[in-house]
Parts: sequence; C-alpha cells; structure tokens
Amino acid sequence: MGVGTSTLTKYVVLVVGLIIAYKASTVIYNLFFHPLHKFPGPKLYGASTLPWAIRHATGSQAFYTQKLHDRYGPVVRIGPGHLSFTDPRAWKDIYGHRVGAESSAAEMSKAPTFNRVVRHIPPSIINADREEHSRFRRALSHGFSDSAMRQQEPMIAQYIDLLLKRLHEECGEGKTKLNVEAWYNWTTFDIVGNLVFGQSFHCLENVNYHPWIEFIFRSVRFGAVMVAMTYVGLGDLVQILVKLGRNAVLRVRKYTDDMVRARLAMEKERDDLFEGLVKRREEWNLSFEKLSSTAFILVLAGSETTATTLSGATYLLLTHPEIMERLKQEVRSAFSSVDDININSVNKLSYMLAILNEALRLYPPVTSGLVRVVPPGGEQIAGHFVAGGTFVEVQHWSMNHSKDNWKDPWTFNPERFLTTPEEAAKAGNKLDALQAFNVGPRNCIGRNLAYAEMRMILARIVYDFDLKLSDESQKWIERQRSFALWDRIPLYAYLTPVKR
Ligand code: HEM
Repeated sequence: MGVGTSTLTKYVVLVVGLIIAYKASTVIYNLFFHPLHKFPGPKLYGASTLPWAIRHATGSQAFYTQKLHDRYGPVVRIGPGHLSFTDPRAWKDIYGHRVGAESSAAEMSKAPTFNRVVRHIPPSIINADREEHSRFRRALSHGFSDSAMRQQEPMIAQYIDLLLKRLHEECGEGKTKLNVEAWYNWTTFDIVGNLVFGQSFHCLENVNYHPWIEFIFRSVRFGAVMVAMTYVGLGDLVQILVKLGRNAVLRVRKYTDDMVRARLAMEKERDDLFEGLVKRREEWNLSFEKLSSTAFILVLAGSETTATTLSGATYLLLTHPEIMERLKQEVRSAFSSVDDININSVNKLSYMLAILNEALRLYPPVTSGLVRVVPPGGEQIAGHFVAGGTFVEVQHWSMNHSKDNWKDPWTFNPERFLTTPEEAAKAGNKLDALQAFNVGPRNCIGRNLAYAEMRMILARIVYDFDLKLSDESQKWIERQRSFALWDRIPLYAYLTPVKR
C-alpha cells in the first residue's frame, strides 16, 4: 500500500513537473523566439494568453489596450500571437480587399476563436466563409439599398411616431425621469424586428424588453467569457458548458425559428431586409438554420449598435450644453412642423451629423473584437511585416482615442468633422481614423439605415423636447464595462415638451 502511494505520488509529481516545464518553455519561446517577440508590449501579455483573456472576460480589455497604445505606440502585442494597431493605414491592410490575391485569399479571414466559439451553431452572414459570405451579401444588398429604404420609411416612421407619443405620455411634463437608453433600444428593436420578421417585438407598446432581447444582453457577457476561454485553449470546455446551459439557448433559438417561420409564411412580397434571402433560399439550398442564424444576427446588429450611438450622443449632448444649444437651433429652425422631418430632410442637418460622428468616435458601439488572421506567408500591416497566423485587429476604442490621430482625443468636439479632411489633418485630426462601420468586404451593410434611423430619431427628440441629465447618470460612459459591445447602464434624463 505504502509502495503504491509513493509510486502514485511520483507520477503526480512527474506529470505536474512536465506541465510546468511545458508552460515554462512556452513562455520562454513566446518571449524570445516567437515571430512577434520584437513587437512592443508588456512582457506578461507577450508571454501568455491569460492576461488578455482575464481582461476580456471582465469587460476591461478594450480600455486597457488603449492605455497600452498610449504607452507603446501604434502597434502593441496584446497576446503571444496577437497585435493591435492604431495607425489608420491598418484599416485597409487588415479589413480591405487584398489586391492581387487569389480569390480564396481575397480578404484576411475572421478568426474562429472570436467568431465561432459555439461550433454547432450554423454559420450566418457574420461568420460564413468568404464564398458563402458574398452570397449572403448579394442576397441582402437590395433590402439595404436606397430604393428599399424609401419603401421602408413609412414603417420606420410609424415606430418613431410611437416613441414620441410614448415619451410625451411618460415624461410628466419634465418631472419624471426616463431611461432614454432603454427607450432608444425599444425603438430600434421594434423597427428591426419588423424589417426582418415582419412583426415587431412590441417593446414600445408594452414599455418593456421582450425576454428574447434580455437573453441577448446576457449572451453578450457570457459570449465574452466563452471567447476568453477559447483564447486560452479551453474551446472544448466551452462546448460542454453550452450544452449544459442548453435550455436558454434552445428557448431563444425556438423563438427565432418561430418568427422566421411566420415570416416565411407571409405570402405577399415585403420590401424588407429579409426578402432577398427568402427569394434565393431554394436556389442556394440555404438551410433553415442558416436563415434563422442570419435573422438573429440582423436583429442584434441592427438594434444594439444604433441604440448605443443614440444613447452616447444624448449623454454627450446633455453634458455639453453649448453643443446641445447649437443643435437645437439647427433642428428647430430647419423644420416648420414635425411632419417635415423625414429621411430626406434630415440630411440637411450637417451639425447633427457631425455630432453623431463624434459620438461614434468617443463611444463606439463596437469597442473591439473584430479580429482577423494573417494568411500564411505573412503580410505588411501599417508598415510592419506580420507573420502568418497572427491575430490582428484595429480596436475602435484605441483608434478613436489615440493622440496620434486626434487633437484632444477625449474632448467632445463635433466641429472636427465640419471641415475637409485636409483642414482637419492640419488641426491634428485624421478623419479617416474613424471607421465605425469598418471597411472592406465585411463592412457594415446597415450603415445607411443606421444613419437614417439615428438622424430621424434624434431630430424628432430635439425638435419636441428640452432635455436635462439626471444626477445619477453623471459619468455614464466611465462607469460602463465593454465586452466588445457595451454593457450599457441606464441613462436617466428629464424631458420637457417644447411649447409651440
Ligand atoms: C451605429 C450603428 C451601427 C454600427 C456602428 C455598426 C457597425 C458594424 C461593424 C463595425 C461591422 C463589421 C463587423 C465585423 O467586421 O465583423 C458591422 C457589420 C454588420 N452590420 Fe452593422 N453597425 C450598425 C448598424 C447596423 C444596422 C442598422 C444593421 C441592420 C440590420 C446592421 C447590420 C450589420 C450586418 C448584417 C453586418 C455583417 C456584415 C457582413 O458580415 O457582411 N448594422 N456593423
């Protein structure tokens, strides 16, 4: 018995010793022999994947990476095989079309570690391979065209009308504080629900989130933990955890599937975002699961981001009264009645557009996480040779707060967007550093829709109300965490109807 125990102890010591030796040799390799070992960055981050993963899982990764850029410059090694860039040339080098490459390598591919952590969910537009992605993109393009948006305008306006009606009912003539961040989200969810499924989530009617939407919020946080685990090599464990938490996942999938089924059963053609896919479904043999995954992504991508930007813009306006005043003047003098506010007429509000762009800079809806893999053979990125297989990314939060790109990067100053790029550059602002919708073949397909919605909603609110920030919402941005998407907290304000 004594002999058996001591043999077991020896084995345990041996195995533990081997693991320690393996880990130590990996650290030595990462620090001194890895192809990225000369790139600047903290030694701990170059040595191991763990520090990045912990930051990511706890919602502080994007903020910390920005600080690293301040310290180390426009390229930083944030993991053993992982680089972050803040040189604006990196946008095209990482996300753009790769000129002259074979068709299969015409873009740097997305990294499954960040994009397909749950392996059994069929790919959607956001993580399909290049060929399938371009088919998704072609099919969806009509639904996002200017002509389709003109057809969609009455439906979009109907929800904005309902938002305004509700705000008038609920604001208590400026005495009741309202969580405007939730109101924006209810509106954008209802709009995109209708544009994808042909029915809204009834958030504005019920003055509440739909359970499906609450699940999305939770999955953003859980998603970050799953990415972090996959990053440190625990991808298989993630699959087991997902199976254990299956009920919630299945419930949401069932709900999405039911809505897609109801949409497919509609006999009349709809000029919405989904019709293109419905039409080509049989021709491409597109499975129901892929259709449903893409519907889910369209709803998430089309609502969260727009509501985030509107909330950020509103907070920044509420904390900068002189800028709010100038916006009020622009909006209230541009229209003689609320009926004049539409997709076309909001285009003339150039100061409001500058405000939205400055809000996208200071509070980007996607702070980080758009990681690509350098193809075999390596690639030049922003003047650096980067070895094949490296994870590379531009993090919006870092790019948008870089002092190399912006004069006074932490100051809310919409004026910087009111000049030509050349004049802006002389004043220290590289306007092309802001790419809130990304560039290249996988950029945001909903950009025009997003601007149309945001301009109409903000114009209607500023036309109808004077707003005041509630004290508890001071330092609203600084108090939030970000898991690539923001874990937004309520934004309370008082809305007083303008007397006319
Ligand atoms: C302010 C609002 C928005 C911002 C900042 C934004 C930002 C982005 C970004 C950065 C990407 C690239 C993601 C990647 O590289 O993986 C993206 C992709 C995408 N966005 Fe948006 N988005 C916004 C609004 C919308 C809207 C309203 C829709 C409409 C449904 C939408 C639908 C999509 C889709 C489907 C993709 C995937 C495109 C592809 O892979 O080809 N987005 N968005």
